[in-house]
Amino acid sequence: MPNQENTARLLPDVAVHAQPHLAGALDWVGMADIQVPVLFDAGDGQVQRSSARVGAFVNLSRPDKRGIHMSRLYLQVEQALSTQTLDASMLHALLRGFLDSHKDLSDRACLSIQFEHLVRRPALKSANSGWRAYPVCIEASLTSDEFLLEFGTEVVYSSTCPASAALSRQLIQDQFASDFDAGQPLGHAAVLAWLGSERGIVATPHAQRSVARLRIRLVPGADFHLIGLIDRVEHALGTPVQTAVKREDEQAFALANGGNLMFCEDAARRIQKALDADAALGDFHVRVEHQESLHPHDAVAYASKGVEGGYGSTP
Ligand SMILES: Nc1nc2c(ncn2[C@@H]2O[C@H](COP(=O)(O)OP(=O)(O)OP(=O)(O)O)[C@@H](O)[C@H]2O)c(=O)[nH]1
Repeated sequence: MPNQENTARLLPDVAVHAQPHLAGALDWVGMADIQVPVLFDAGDGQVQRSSARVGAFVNLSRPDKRGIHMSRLYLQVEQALSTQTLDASMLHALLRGFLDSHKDLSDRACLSIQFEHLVRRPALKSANSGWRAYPVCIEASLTSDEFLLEFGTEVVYSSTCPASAALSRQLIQDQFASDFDAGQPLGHAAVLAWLGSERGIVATPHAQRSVARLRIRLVPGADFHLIGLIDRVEHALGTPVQTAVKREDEQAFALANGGNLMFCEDAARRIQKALDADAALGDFHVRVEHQESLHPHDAVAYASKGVEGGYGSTP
């Protein structure tokens, strides 16, 4: 039976007192997939609580020390993330706390936080609305006094192939030429009826669900404005996926697709243009993926801000 004396005895701490079997400095040690709630203001002034997965790491610069203090990292993550709204200064302070609790062991700390942020989106035409869950990945690191803050998200949209649209138009012209004799006068009602029939659209261009994966490096002092950023990207593309859709919304979406024919290169350039003007973005990286319905493979384009030594210089 445990007694007072047993429970109060000194517990061995092999991480600190035992020598490692093999000596060596380690790049990163810590915990992945810590389960914790986070509070996030995506820039609309409303703080949302989400379930997150967190990675918390420090380096182990001392080859002769067995291990780091995992519980110290865990407790700081738990305390900070479940009580404070995520922002640049609290993440900086949290990483500083990692290093302060690992004096003599570590001089680098990093943190990754993954969760989904729900946003209510209105339908294109009808009075309905529905939810979009945008994935968010925040990564922060502290090395000496250099604090780096990055975040990533994804925008899903529809892309209609401009080449396929041109080829379809040609077939529609061919059908028109075959159905209407060039020598005969054209009747308005007959043409209108033809346009409303399936013969008036004998070929349709292929379209695909497409994904833009965004990675953003913030300039020092800048904070997340997730919704503003996503809104700009969706507006630049013109065809973000819809939630609640009645027929009037579907028709508006068809019109938006017809007005925004896009190769993956076009989509990447549109996003590049939309982000280039934002001074809060030290760098950005975009991977555009058109999940082709013509091919079994995807069409992919990458774009970045093009800063010296930035994302663009790595494959
Ligand atoms: N360093 C390390 N700890 C691990 C690992 N896996 C589990 N742990 C456990 O994490 C537990 C808590 O770690 P510590 O932070 O050292 O706990 P503690 O010694 O009670 O706390 P401090 O006195 O603040 O150091 C330890 O009992 C370890 O067994 C591992 O791979 N490495």
